[in-house]
Order: sequence, then C-alpha cells, then structure tokens
Amino acid sequence: MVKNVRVMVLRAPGTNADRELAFAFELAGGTARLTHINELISGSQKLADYHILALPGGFSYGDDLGAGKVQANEMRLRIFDDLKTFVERGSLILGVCNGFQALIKTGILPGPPDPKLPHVTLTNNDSGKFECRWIKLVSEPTASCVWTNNIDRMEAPIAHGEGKLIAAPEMLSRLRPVFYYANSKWQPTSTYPSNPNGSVNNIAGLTDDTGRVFALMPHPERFVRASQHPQWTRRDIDEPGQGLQIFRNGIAAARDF
Ligand SMILES: NC(=O)CC[C@H](N)C(=O)O
Repeated sequence: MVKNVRVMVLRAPGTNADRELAFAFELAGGTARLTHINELISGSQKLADYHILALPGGFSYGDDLGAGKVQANEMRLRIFDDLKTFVERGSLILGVCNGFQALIKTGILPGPPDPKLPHVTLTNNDSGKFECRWIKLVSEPTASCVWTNNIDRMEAPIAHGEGKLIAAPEMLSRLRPVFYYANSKWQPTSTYPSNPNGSVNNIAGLTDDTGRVFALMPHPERFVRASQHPQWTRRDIDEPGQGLQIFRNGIAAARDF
C-alpha cells in the first residue's frame, strides 16, 4: 500500500492547465510536482519515482503541426522506452485535452504503447472553431477503467479546437471508450452542440486494455468544487465538483499499487 502517491504533472512550453491539474490531485490526496518535459529528457527527473503521470491541457509548442504533435514527437523520439516501462510496470496515466492529444499522437493510446500506430488521431472540430463551454458526459457501462469507477455521468467544461477523434475502420474495435458526449436526456449523441466536435462514436474519453491509462477532452480538474459550475447557486450543486471523483479514483488505484 502506497501512503504518499506521487504525481508528475508534465509541462511543456505552452501548457496552461498544469497548476489546475496539480491542484486537483492534491485535493484528492496526492503529492503533485510540475515537471518540465526537458527534465525527463535530460534524466534529472525520473518517471520511475512517480506513481501517476498526468498530462495537462494547453497549447504545447503553440499547437504547431497540430495540437499535441510536437510534444508527442518529443515523447515518442526521446522518452518512449521510459513511458512504455511506466505503463508496463502498472503505473497510471491521465491525459486531459492537450494531454489526450499528446497521448494519442505518441501512440500510448489506444494502447498498448506503440510509436508506429498513426491510425487514430484527434483533429479539428467539425464546427471549425474553438469550443469553450460546459457539456454532458455519460460513461460506457462496460468500460473497465480505474479512473472512472462510480461515475455514470458528469458535467465538465471543454476548451478545445481539435477534439474530434477519428480512427481507421480497422482500429474502431481496438478503441476502449470510457465517456461519450451526451444530450440533455443523458443519451450519447452525435448532434452538435451537445457533441461539440463530431468525434467518432461520440467518444469523449478513452482508456487502454489495462484500464490504467485514461484520457479525455473535457477538463475534470475544472470541476473539483461546486462553485466552478456556472449554475452552482441556481441548481444548488453539491460539493465536491463531480470531476474530483476521477482524481480520487486515480489516487485510490495508485495506493493499491
Ligand atoms: N484545453 C486544451 O488543452 C486545448 C487543446 C488544444 N490546444 C486544442 O485547442 O485543441
């Protein structure tokens, strides 16, 4: 049983949600450290010293070449073996938004880690614009993911321009969806604006075969307190924010490690 769960929040130039993500993990009982990707590349920080790797949202490397692509290249070409070992030894990874984009483009998702799998990606929203608002999510009932235990549905904010998941037909059966975009009746939907980007099969979040690597486009770290919800007084929203359960689940799973 791990007492002190150590979380590495991996920054790169242009990352902007790192402190929020670290705050959410600390609220859930973990100890989070912001780590620049160059610290991993140089070896001054080691993944082996952490239980959870968390990839935050933002505009890493200015979204040049596509959101998350340059960060993914750094991860794929310089630290891929460390990342692969991290997953294989049973550690946990969470990717939020830009972090999801980086994990997909690195080939860590859909998993198992493979730097030669370019057949799934996240690309421009169908609307052709940056979507920044609150949406509804329902979980896949058969999903096996340590991060989403006890979560059937939740609301969360999105803030992305490139959230549309696309996959080659032969890859569709390899995807392990965890969250779908939902309409006001909490049904998965392909209809805009409830589905903000036109993602294949309405997918908002994916896990891998281990259930320990999880990434999503919405931002659960921006809903860890009731007062972050735009209608928290009108609807008398309960504490804590629904997103906190994801961080509690991750910390609980890492304690059992
Ligand atoms: N919030 C985010 O992480 C945004 C991700 C990325 N820059 C996009 O616009 O799609």
